[in-house]
Amino acid sequence: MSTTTQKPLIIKTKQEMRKWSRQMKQQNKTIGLVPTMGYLHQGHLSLISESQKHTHLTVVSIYINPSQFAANEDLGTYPSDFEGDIEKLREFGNGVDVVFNPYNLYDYGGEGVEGGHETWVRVEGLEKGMCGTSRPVFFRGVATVVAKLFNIVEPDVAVFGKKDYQQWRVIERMVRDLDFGVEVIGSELVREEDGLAMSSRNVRLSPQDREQALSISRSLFEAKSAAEKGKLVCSDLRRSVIEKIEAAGGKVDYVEIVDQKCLEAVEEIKNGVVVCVAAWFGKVRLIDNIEIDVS
Ligand SMILES: Nc1ncnc2c1ncn2[C@@H]1O[C@H](COP(=O)(O)OP(=O)(O)OP(=O)(O)O)[C@@H](O)[C@H]1O
Ligand SMILES: CC(C)(CO)[C@@H](O)C(=O)[O-]
Ligand code: BAL
Repeated sequence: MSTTTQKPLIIKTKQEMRKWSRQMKQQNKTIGLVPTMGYLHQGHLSLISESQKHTHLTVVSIYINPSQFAANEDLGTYPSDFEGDIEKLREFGNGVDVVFNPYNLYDYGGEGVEGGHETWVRVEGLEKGMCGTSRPVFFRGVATVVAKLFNIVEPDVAVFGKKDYQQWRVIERMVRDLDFGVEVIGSELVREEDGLAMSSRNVRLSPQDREQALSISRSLFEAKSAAEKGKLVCSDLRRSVIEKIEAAGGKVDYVEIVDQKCLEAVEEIKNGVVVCVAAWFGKVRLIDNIEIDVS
């Protein structure tokens, strides 16, 4: 455990993390957890603000979880700037109590990196489709590492961004199905002024790709507006989003219009749906979504 009294306290081991949490609980403090992979931006900071509304203390985890990346994905180029992150958290105010930054959550001593790890959490229905199709080990890795973080930090509340909509729903389901004593909160998606969904990976976009990537949010806003004007047939809305992204030079991974809770595809909008997109601009895969509620 760091000896500095300046917030945030930086904790590097599971043992110290659990010890801190248990000490705080003995003092009747409630704990909120914001899991991240670092390279923090305003979207992450909004999750911290949300956590602070619910608990006395807030822990931010910064850990690039290798098990959610397949071999051909971007683990090796995932952006990282730990010192910059700590600086941002200090500037953000006095609100973050701990940054949990473990070296390797799969090192159990003596068996090599990930060598001994053989237990995985699967959320078998919700992990299918959308990001689960394009990223075959993604939700298995996410559910497992989040379960590990819950067991180590023992939070009362955990906050996830709706930018990663399917991930949020997967975690909610895992918590319900496995009776974790954690309240999961989905926090609103934060955008840049020009509409681009904030994402750590945005830093890897070339200026041209970044400009073209605005087609994602623009096409989503247009789909929402069309639905609100009565255009409720999903195949039409979907086609229009795909065409706009492709016309801008993006490569669509998927565009799906699904029920907000069960994430099953919808043919005609009746209840709450969410239009989910993943698309490539250059070497960067971006995700975004928009909720549509028509009554
Ligand atoms: N723009 C955003 N608005 C709200 N929450 C966000 C936003 N971006 C990320 N988050 C949330 O922050 C948490 C940590 O995400 P992560 O560290 O992977 O950042 P990221 O920006 O999503 O990175 P990536 O480039 O991998 O998409 C997740 O719960 C994620 O949904
Ligand atoms: C939830 C998470 C921190 C698990 O590694 C990650 O998937 C992310 O940053 O969204
Ligand atoms: N926010 C999602 C983390 C990932 O893309 O691996």
